[in-house]
Amino acid sequence: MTSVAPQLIGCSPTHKSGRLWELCADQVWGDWLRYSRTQRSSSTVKSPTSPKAQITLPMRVFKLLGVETMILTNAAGGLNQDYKVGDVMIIKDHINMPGFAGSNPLVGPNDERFGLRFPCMSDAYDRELCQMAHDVAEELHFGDFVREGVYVVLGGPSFETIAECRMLHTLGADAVGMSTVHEVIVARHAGMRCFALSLISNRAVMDYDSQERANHEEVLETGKLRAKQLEKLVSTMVARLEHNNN
Ligand SMILES: O=P(O)(O)O[C@@H]1C[C@H](O)[C@@H](CO)O1
Ligand code: HPA
Repeated sequence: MTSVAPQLIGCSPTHKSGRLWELCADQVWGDWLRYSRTQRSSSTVKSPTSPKAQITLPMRVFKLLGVETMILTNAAGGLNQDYKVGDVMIIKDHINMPGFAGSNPLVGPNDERFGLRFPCMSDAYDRELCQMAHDVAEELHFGDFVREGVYVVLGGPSFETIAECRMLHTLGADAVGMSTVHEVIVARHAGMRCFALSLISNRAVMDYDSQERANHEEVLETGKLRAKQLEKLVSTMVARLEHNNN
């Protein structure tokens, strides 16, 4: 069984692991519903079928499949004024903005089989994997566009206002996006190592005189421009992890 998630991401019923994936998903989801029914002694217990519990279900399936290391990627708007479109940011930490308002994928009955009720997040992003990414980036001569910083997640799907971007930057975030953090929280809860990259697909608009407007077309366009290099960076890391595991 492989210990690295990207090889499993996207597996479908036609993929050779697809049936295994389906069985694990059925097991996690079925167990989760049964378990939560036994816990639902009062109406104050939250539904386990919250959108965040649903979108992070694959993390638990990966765990059951034997995955030990998660590698995640996303597109994000650059808040750090030194960042350029096309930069790749190694995520060293995150700010879970929806979490401030009580929206966390672990809300609801805790499934003890996966992890603790109150998991630590001060070590969410594995330092060794961050260092490996820097080393690999240097070797591939990607050093001039690879950065390291803090990712803040918002709910989306609307992009941020200028005032919001200014506030997020003041709070210590280097890049803003709409994903990844929920998956990392569930993966860390289950004890998996996490590593994540943000492609800075656009600059967050911070200035009222700016003519720039965040738009999804630019996000997709930047993704295409960096796709090959990102693939090389991640695949080299995966090969190194597998080599280290043997
Ligand atoms: O990689 P993700 O899904 O975080 O990409 C961001 C968030 C939205 O899906 C999209 C907005 O353009 O890009
Ligand atoms: N804001 C939020 N999410 C994003 C952005 C952004 O500017 N770019 C890509 N995903």
